[in-house]
Amino acid sequence: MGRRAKNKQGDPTPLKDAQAHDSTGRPSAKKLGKRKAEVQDDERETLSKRPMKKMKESEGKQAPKKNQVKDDKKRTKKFAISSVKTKTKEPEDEGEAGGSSEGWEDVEGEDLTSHKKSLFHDSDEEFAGFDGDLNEYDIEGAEDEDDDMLRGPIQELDLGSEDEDDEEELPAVKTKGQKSKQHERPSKIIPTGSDASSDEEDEDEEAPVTMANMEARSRALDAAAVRDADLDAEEMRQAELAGEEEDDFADADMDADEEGEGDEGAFQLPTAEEREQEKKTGGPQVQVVQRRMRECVRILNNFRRLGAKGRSRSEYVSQLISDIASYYGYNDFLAEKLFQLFPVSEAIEFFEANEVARPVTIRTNTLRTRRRDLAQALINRGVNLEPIGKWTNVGLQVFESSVPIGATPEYLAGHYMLQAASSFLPVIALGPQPGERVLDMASAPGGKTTHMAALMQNTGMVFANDANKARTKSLTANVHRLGCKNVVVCSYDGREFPKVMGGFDRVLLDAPCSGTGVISKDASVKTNKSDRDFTLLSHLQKQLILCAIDSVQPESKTGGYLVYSTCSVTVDENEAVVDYALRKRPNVKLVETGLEFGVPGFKSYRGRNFDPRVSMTRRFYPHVHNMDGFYVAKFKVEKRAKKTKEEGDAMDVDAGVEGVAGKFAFNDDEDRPYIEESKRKSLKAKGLRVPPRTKASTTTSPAKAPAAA
Ligand SMILES: C[S@@+](CC[C@H](N)C(=O)[O-])C[C@H]1O[C@@H](n2cnc3c(N)ncnc32)[C@H](O)[C@@H]1O
Repeated sequence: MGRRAKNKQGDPTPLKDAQAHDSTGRPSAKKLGKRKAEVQDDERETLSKRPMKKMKESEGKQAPKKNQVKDDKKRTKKFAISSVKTKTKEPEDEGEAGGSSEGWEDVEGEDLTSHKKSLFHDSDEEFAGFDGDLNEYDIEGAEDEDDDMLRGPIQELDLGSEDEDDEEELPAVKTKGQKSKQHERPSKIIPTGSDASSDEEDEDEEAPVTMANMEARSRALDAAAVRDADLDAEEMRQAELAGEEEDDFADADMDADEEGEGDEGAFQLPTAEEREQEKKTGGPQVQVVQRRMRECVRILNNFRRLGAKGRSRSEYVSQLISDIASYYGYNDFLAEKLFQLFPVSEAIEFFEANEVARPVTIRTNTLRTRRRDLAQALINRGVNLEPIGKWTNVGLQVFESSVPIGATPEYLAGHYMLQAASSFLPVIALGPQPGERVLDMASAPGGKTTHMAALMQNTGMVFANDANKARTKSLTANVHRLGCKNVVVCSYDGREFPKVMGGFDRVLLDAPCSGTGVISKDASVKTNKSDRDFTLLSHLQKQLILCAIDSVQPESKTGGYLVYSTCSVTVDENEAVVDYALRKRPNVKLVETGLEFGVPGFKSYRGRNFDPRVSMTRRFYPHVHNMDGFYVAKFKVEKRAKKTKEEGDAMDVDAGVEGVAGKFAFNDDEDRPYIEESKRKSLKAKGLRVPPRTKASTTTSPAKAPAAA
């Protein structure tokens, strides 16, 4: 049985598009105004065609789910809304957690092995023993408590069972299936080539991708992406000229259209009593919910004009959130939390995007092969793939495969890692250099560790830490499979750094998080997250980020950077954590991530104002970038100013840090004899001639040298 990717990743929004967002990080009203009608069309089309997603439990029916890939390329690029595909899980993203098969559909309909587990269960479970009365929204109060927590002992963590972990990290093993069909390839993802619209280009698109034509097609797609961008800019300009008035007329037209629709009659928002009654009877038919969502979106987009007399905006919002929760299967709390991140229409796009699997992507392991050689080898095996886009020179998107992509000889030989495109981003932002000492503070199963090892060309040292010992097994396995020789695996609570070891040139903190960016991979997030989870997660993230900052060597000649990332879209886990770090550590500043796309972080959110530099951080969304929801912030750590004794003492307790980095910092001279001795041992073990000891190694033999960290 063959497997075919269900969708293609859309072009990442270039920064200039992202800047169409206003100062709060939201898309500007103008842009949305333009998009609104399209989105509503899409919504209307989707919602009306869409089979039931969530049936009333009381009826016990199974909703039929069908993938609708839209042909309209323009629309696909601009947040196509398609309905759910029945999901069969298997590992997909080793970078995050072993992954799932949700980028795939069965070509011949054979059932597949499922490996279903939340990427973040381990990190979520760990909070079971974590008690406190924190109120994230009372930031000042929370801060004090954060400090208390930082002074406290390292918490005992329950990070999940080994069995579960093993299952999670297993590469996908599939049954063999039908040959890949180039012409069945779904529409394009990141700019690589085939969005061109001329007949000639369309014809070319039909042709199989070969090594010979890959580059040419890639160029053609880049050109098409530029054309699309121009088109978008022109559309936006036109929209601006047309202004709000036109929108109002469009809405009025739609009103007329819709009010004439069928025999349903004019829409009336249920009263509080009617909603109560509905709840008692198990909720309305899915068609009723669909229509109500459509109507609420339409009215909220032009409330002044369309809102019913005597009914408030918040009544419509409350009805819409409740319907979103029931329609997409979220708990009310999370539906509201996610809804609040976006303007109304965009929120629907976000929820829709969470119903569609993200593209399947792999990262070439440049320690073992080159991307073109890997592509050729996989093409020869019947894998249909293309480079992801020009922002990465190691990524490939797999559209279709007649072989299990997690069990090819190339996979087993470590030529690639199954890894979500979003997972490349923090490593690109961190930019580890050959010869550096790098800490990956929460690293299992090692997608980012192995990426860093490759960028460092197997030189220097990557300390790959993860608090969950069971997860370090898969980390170690990946490190070996990919031939990373500069990686040391360890298992500490990240909050023990830099006591364990400090003085790193660069640190990556890919923090444990709620996983609200990867709901399409792990639908359990929809129902298993509560307010308390977010409070506790945010708290842990704040503790970890301070320890990560303090583990960086500010005087590093080549680095001195920290990247903080999560695969979550909530503000509590992202901007709030970064803002906290900026306030607690005056010696750090935010710097540009260097990523070409992504939406700026929120400078303010629901009455909370963050450091304005937080807009230098980047958000990535499934409905905008066709990637997992992700967040990346990059800091430069500078030397701390001299402190008074009291300040110094406070800092020492704060994170158990000050002075520790210096005390345990690396010292090249000190390390040299150890390195030489280890090289001698390795040569001896291989039966090769061992060179005589140098002066440096004899004068300070490892046995005599003071222990480094
Ligand atoms: C998002 S995942 C990391 C994914 C990894 N960076 C990769 O690319 O493969 C978060 C990890 O944090 C680990 N973790 C949770 N709490 C931790 C803590 N206090 N210290 C260190 N690691 C922790 C979890 O076990 C989990 O493996």
